[in-house]
Amino acid sequence: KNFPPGPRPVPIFGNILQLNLENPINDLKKLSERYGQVYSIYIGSRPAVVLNGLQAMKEALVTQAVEFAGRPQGLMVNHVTEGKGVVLLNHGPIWRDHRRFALMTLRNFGLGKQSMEERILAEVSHLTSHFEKSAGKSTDPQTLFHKTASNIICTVLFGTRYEHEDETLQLIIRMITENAKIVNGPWGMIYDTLPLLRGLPLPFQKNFKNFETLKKFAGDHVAQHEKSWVPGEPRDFVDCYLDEVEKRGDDDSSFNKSQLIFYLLDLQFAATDTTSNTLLTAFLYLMTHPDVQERCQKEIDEVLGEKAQASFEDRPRMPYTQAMIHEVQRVANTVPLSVFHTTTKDTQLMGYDIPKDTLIIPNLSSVLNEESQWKFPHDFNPSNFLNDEGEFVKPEAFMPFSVGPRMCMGEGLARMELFLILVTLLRRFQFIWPEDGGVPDYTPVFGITLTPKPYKLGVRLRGNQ
Ligand code: HEM
Repeated sequence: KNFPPGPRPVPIFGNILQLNLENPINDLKKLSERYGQVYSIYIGSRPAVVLNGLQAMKEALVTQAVEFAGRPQGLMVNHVTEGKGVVLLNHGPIWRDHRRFALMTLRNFGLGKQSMEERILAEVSHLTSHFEKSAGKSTDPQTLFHKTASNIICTVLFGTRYEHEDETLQLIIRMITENAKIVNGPWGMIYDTLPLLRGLPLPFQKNFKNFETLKKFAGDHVAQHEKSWVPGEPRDFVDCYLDEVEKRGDDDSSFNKSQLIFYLLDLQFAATDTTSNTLLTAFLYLMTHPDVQERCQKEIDEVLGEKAQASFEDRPRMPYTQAMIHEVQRVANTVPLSVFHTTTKDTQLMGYDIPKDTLIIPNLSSVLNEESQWKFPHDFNPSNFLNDEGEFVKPEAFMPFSVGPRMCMGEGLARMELFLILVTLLRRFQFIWPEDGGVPDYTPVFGITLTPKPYKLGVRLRGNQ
């Protein structure tokens, strides 16, 4: 009663047969045109409320921060991660303690021996060498930025970086990217909708198999750390966590080794497939919008002058480049349906009643393209982030990291990576759509993260080098 309206569900399947499961974003948009900013759909027998547009998103995730801060339980993602980690923990003290611990630890890495900025720039130098070898030719960037993003988080978590050719690096990237497509793709939906099929040897089993490999990967790192860890002298995230376990003693706290392994995988996963897909989108648009690329390069040259390296502190002096990076994030729409939330108590939203434990789907995509919020909602145009004076401005509807208490924990790291990587590469190289590249296809492949279709990246050394 007074539940948000929506299309009529059919028994067993709910509304999933009415959605294009390969990519439901357009269907969700059409439903919003019909039923409004807050509407319901059924995933099997489970009701879900879809939030669309800035107003609904803010009223739910910010104004009623606690009421909408839960996470669904009983889905494939929960079974794969065995109810541990941080991303899928329900709202409560274990989630809060772990979130706080990681935010503080990640911040402290900026103060340690090697700052976050130095770690990122060190990794960017490997990207630069790769592109130097490709200069005058074209290269396939499909997993290149995944390697960069994965290595940056690996150095933070484990103090380890892998060569681009390393089999372990390639394996974990393959597992992460495969799982990102299975989880909310058709097979994930089937798993979540039809519990009777869960034990059968269907393609969703791959997700569980991949996770076993990933668990071994993180478990091996933890085992090595346990042998070499010196309490009170942390080298990386794992050491900090081991210190925390010791500090808490046997206080029945949730800080323990198996929680650590899933926490590491959450961070590895969240940091790899997001930043890398955003970078893939960046280069797709920069190649096909050479005017934007040149304007960034001019600004970067002027601001950096003779400086050896870019620094994150340079960004206020680069309003156009900042606007370009934000515009890339807007069109990349990297996590289009966010991570699903749930309500933690009975509540109301925009006049509707929503009971406790209702699945909430924050359609971030609908805000990043909302026609009333953007000057050029359907184009790639950095002017979306510039005022009449050419200064950088960030509209409220810019929420690729979501909003509220569950918002992305890696925003600071991701923003630093995007800035340092794009500025360093644009300073040194020109990126050109290759003559044999065919017609650019901007339609992304759907999953937890959106991925641009494979393309080739034409690389030239810039004239001023
Ligand atoms: C461009 C890059 C990134 C984008 C677009 C992005 C986006 C998001 C989004 C939309 C959410 C869901 C928030 C919600 O449920 O309301 C999220 C959660 C999360 N992100 Fe990111 N993310 C990015 C990079 C990173 C990085 C680098 C890290 C690692 C340090 C990270 C760690 C996390 C974690 C741990 C959560 C779960 C937070 C929680 O449940 O409390 N993300 N991210």
